[in-house]
Amino acid sequence: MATKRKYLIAGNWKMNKTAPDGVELIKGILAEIGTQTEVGVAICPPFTALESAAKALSEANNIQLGAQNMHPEPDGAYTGEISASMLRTFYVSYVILGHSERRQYFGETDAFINQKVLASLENNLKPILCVGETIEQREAGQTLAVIEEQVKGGLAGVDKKHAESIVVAYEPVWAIGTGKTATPEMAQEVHAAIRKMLADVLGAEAADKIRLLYGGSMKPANAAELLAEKDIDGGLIGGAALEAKSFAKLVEAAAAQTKSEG
Ligand SMILES: O=C(CO)COP(=O)(O)O
Repeated sequence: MATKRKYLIAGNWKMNKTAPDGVELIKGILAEIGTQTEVGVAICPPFTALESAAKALSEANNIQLGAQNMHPEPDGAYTGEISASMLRTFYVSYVILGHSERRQYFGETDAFINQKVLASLENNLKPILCVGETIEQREAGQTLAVIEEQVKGGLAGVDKKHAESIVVAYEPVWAIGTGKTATPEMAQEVHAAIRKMLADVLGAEAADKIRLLYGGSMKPANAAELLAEKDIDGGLIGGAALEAKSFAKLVEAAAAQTKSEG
């Protein structure tokens, strides 16, 4: 029988929000979502806002904290970098790895991202591994080949016992911050293919437990139809996560979908 996967709505704040602005946003989100726990919710502020975010969330048990990156080594001479154990001291649960902006602007490779994924799991952090094709790759018919390389490269050497801690986010590069969203059918097609790739590497049972998020201009107006797709288990949200009301509406959409699935 297929596993019931809990929806996850994760906000990637990117390079936005100072620490005090982040606290304001968290207060707003908490006021909007109340005590709901049927949907998993995570926010990923910049490193500089993690400590104050952790404090602002200390009384709330329904929003988890995520980071946007980390270095695979435990410590050492890596100027400007942050390790998994440093994140753990701020009660961080998730870490976004291999975001397309890091691949594109900071030259991150699948091999380097793979080291981070392995280090995150060793340190009890849940990796949100991001994959996705550019518009040129899509138009050249390379979408699934590109994603297969990213998924299999990113997860090389990962033990299937970690399945429940692993999240994969499909973020078509052409849909990020552009207002262009993949249609639900396009997204589902890729998500189903990712699930199959995961089954190849980790086995069907593990693949069934892994949450697959869609990211790329997800907003209240298009969330319900995306979340209704069988293999879309939540969203990784950029722009719409920077405002409490719109982020809370995405959580509501996931809650409504959970209810409709009984
Ligand atoms: O990159 C994203 C989340 O990681 C998506 O960003 P937008 O929601 O702003 O398109």
